[in-house]
Amino acid sequence: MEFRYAEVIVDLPINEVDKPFTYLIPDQLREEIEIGYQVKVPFGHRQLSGYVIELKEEVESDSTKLKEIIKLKSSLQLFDRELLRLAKWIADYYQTYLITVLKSVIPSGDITQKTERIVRLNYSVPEIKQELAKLSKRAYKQREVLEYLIENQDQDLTSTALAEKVNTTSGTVRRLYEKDLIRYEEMEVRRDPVADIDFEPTTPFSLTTEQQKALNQIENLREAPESGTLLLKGVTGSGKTEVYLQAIAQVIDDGQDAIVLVPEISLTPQTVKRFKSRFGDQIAIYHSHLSNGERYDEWLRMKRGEAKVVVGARSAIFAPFSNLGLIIIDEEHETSYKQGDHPKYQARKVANKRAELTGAVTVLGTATPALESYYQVQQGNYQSVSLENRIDNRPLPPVEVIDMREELEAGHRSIFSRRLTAAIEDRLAKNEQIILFLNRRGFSTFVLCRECGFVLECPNCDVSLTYHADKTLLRCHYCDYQRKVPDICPECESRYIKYFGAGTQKVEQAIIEEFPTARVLRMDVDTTTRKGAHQRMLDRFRNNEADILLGTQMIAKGHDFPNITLVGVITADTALNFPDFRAAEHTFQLLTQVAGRTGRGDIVGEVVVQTYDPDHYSIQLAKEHDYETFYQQEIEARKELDYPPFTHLINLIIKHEKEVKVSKVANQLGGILNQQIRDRELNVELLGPIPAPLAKLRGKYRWQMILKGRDLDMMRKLNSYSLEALKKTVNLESTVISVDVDPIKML
Ligand SMILES: Nc1ncnc2c1ncn2[C@@H]1O[C@H](COP(=O)(O)OP(=O)(O)OP(=O)(O)O)[C@@H](O)[C@H]1O
Ligand SMILES: [Zn+2]
Ligand SMILES: [Zn+2]
Repeated sequence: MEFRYAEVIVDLPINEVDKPFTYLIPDQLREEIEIGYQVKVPFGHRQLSGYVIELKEEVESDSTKLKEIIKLKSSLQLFDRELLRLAKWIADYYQTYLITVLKSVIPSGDITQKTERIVRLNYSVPEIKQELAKLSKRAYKQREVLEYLIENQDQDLTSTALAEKVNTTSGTVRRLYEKDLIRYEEMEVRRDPVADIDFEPTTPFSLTTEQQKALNQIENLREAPESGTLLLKGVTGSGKTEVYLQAIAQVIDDGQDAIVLVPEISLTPQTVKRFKSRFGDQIAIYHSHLSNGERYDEWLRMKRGEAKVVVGARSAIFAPFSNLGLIIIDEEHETSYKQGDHPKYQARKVANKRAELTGAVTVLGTATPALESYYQVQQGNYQSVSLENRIDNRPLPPVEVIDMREELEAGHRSIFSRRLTAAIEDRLAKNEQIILFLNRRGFSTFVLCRECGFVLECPNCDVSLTYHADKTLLRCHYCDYQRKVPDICPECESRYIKYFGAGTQKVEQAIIEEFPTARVLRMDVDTTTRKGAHQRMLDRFRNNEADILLGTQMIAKGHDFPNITLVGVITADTALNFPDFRAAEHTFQLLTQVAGRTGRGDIVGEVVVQTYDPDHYSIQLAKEHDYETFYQQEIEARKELDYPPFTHLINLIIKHEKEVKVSKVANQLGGILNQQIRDRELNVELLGPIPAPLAKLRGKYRWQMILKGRDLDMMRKLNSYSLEALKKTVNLESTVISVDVDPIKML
């Protein structure tokens, strides 16, 4: 059997080329070429890079017109048939280009292996020893180098490294080369993302009854012939990670591979350590903060079967394993599992699909299941198991809710309520640690004129600029536009222009003023942009170099500090005021996660939540640690309003520099969709078109519309059909229409 033709997806994400093109395989490549190889092909007048997705013996069309593949860009299979099937499913489900998906599946950046020149002895040891005797007395450094090489033949050293070992220069090594006593050898080197961390091997804990039950259930699912999903619902600190570790051990024993997804911000050295300490080099690490080289080398270790388990962020779901047994998604409720850029896939959903294709088992771990996931349990589609108790039966911390309106009424204007102030002072006196949590980075720090109400906004985006006290600058968090804080109001020239709201910097300032002895660490995007800064801060806090850790989302999860006995939530409301039907769910999850940071040591912890909306059920039920009731209330509300999980949404965003163009295209598309829905009596609702809540972003105006319905398949067809029809009625020019299936953010 000989394959003479290859179907290639070219690297050009536009509608017209979103299908495979057939090319002739030149004779000299026929032996080698496979699915998943990257090739260079002629395309019109250009040459493009592309990926082989099928090989054929024959073609139906006139093969004399076909062009030849120019060359292979890599002699390496970047994806196999199974990953290709998964990629096709994603392109289909999320209505995006296959090429865009494939580029997420394969390692990004250059596919180059790093090599180094290693020094080797050029003759056998006895021969070298004879040569040693002939060396002049003055060449004692050369002698030392040779002796070192004889003793340490198992070390792979570059000439610089070797010279360092015997305290000489590489000139000495070069002279040995000139004398033909050594030679150089090119050797692959591995760029190890965690080379600088020491791992003490750990042994498995003997499991608690609850943990054992969870592990057994994973095993039962693995033994079943079909793939399946288990929701592992465990309160914070209940030992979920230990269950993952022991399940993985069994997977490795069975000669299979495992994928562990954790939210990007939980990918700290502590997390990595827990896995590496148990399984050593069998663990690969994979996330976007690695260098291209590190990522590629880790990918290669998986591909070659040297690593059996990957611990990584969202994109690790595409790990190039060929014998997948288990997928674990920790903190499965985290919204960061949904990718913000195209392809806008939800890793949880992709995991289920990949498990289905391979027969693997998916474990979703969390203290606060995503409503969608718990709904699947209720529907009987997922199994579930609970860890109700913390390890050593440590109690969950009591949560006190403070009504900030009462504070104001009592004439108390500090950021910290009287209750929280007293609690902070108490911990400082006892030398115990405190976490203060703020909902969103600088979310409400904007500059407002008290005279005329003018708010300084970004000229490119429809958002207010954020104040950064340490730089006296105002910045846009979307496009990074910057300007100085004005002295007078640009609108009415009043001098009463001031910044408002409580960003992390302002809270830090207040801490310094009200608790002058406290040592504070402020952790937000501004203080952690430099590589490793995030980790250094956590280390300092762990080493008791600070009393208070102040921060945003990034301190909410995954950190295990035994000495924290107080968690203060400065304002719980910011998430509730967000225009999103998941606002209550996110608030509940966030409060539960933050509360889970305390009381993990021997001392009981306490949580103080400040809010202007104390009776809200998400706050009240988080206080009671009552997920079940929260779920019941929230699912009722979703049902009432016909929101997911009862329906699917497709969010369509139309973007262009000119506002008239955007509104015109949006209204046209809306018209076509409505016409279709009416004519074909489709059971789907169209919301909009309207200007998006974020009406301008990076210089582009934005309109949006949302399709809402139960039958996603029908909705996708309706959408594709309407987009095609739109192109026939109006010249889109450079209008961008972005499709988001099952959206998380709807701004
Ligand atoms: N069976 C066990 N016996 C003793 N200690 C255990 C056991 N299982 C876990 N631990 C320890 O208990 C602590 C909490 O466990 P772990 O971090 O796994 O909980 P978790 O549920 O993953 O927590 P979270 O989701 O809040 O981060 C850890 O320090 C862990 O080493
Ligand atoms: Zn901007
Ligand atoms: Zn003004």
